[in-house]
Amino acid sequence: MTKTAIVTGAGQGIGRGIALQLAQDGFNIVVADLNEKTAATTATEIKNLGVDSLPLVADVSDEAAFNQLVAEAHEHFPTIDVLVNNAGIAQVATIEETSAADFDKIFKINVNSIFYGIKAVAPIMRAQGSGKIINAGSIASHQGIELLGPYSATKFAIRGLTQAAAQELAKDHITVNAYAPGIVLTPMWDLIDKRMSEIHNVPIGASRDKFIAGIALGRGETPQDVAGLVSFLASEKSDYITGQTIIVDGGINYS
Ligand SMILES: NC(=O)C1=CN([C@@H]2O[C@H](COP(=O)(O)OP(=O)(O)OC[C@H]3O[C@@H](n4cnc5c(N)ncnc54)[C@H](O)[C@@H]3O)[C@@H](O)[C@H]2O)C=CC1
Ligand SMILES: CC(=O)C(C)=O
Repeated sequence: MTKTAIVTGAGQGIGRGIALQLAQDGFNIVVADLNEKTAATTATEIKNLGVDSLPLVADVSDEAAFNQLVAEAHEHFPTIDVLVNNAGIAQVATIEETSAADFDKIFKINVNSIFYGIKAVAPIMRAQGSGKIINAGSIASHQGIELLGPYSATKFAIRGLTQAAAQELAKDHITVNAYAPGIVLTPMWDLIDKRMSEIHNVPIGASRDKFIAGIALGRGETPQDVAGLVSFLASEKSDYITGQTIIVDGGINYS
């Protein structure tokens, strides 16, 4: 039977790259995003690869909306084999300049969504006897980054949630892991670069290029680079791996 993966934030960027890769791996894909248009476009691209795809509009920071997303996905497809909790946002500011409202907002989108997602799919995966939950970490799950303080805090939290969920769900044959990319050239990094350039008063592109200069492999990361790792984590080849937040960053030198 064809397996099904839900990928959140799959309308663009890393989520879209993961959705297309998992479709190539033979999964049916639920494309979840806030943006109806981009979700529909990704779903059409996936159908052209010969598997089924269901685009669903959902705000994953809302528990009821996440539950509804999973219920609709499970009505359409008989199993939910993989959940990729990919949707997230970045904010670029010093901690002192970040408002309490913005701090709450980034936690709701980046962390609460993963908590809701785990809770929504765990009973389904338990009843099936297996499942894989794969969360979006970051190099900022391992190293706090200047001007990305609240963002780094969310990504550390995701690492902790991933470890604890892996311990709790192992007996149900559900693995929980995370991918930790570096500098992925998506619309998110366009926003980070623009804000950092304004703060440091340097030309657009200069902040991004400074980060890329620290990458051993000598280039910025692509969504496909991330999708290769997620493809492995979604496959049986990773069955003995759980609780890990695996760095895929081209070899960034932090020193
Ligand atoms: N771009 C990068 O360098 C890195 C990104 N990441 C993480 O990877 C994930 C994806 O990042 P990118 O593709 O770069 O971001 P992006 O901003 O290019 O795309 C994010 C997608 O998520 C969707 N989204 C945002 N909030 C949502 C919500 N509340 N409900 C549903 N969908 C929502 C957006 O509509 C968009 O389609 C994020 O969790 C990010 O933190 C991690 C490390 C590096
Ligand atoms: C967006 C992000 O996670 C980084 C590290 O740039």
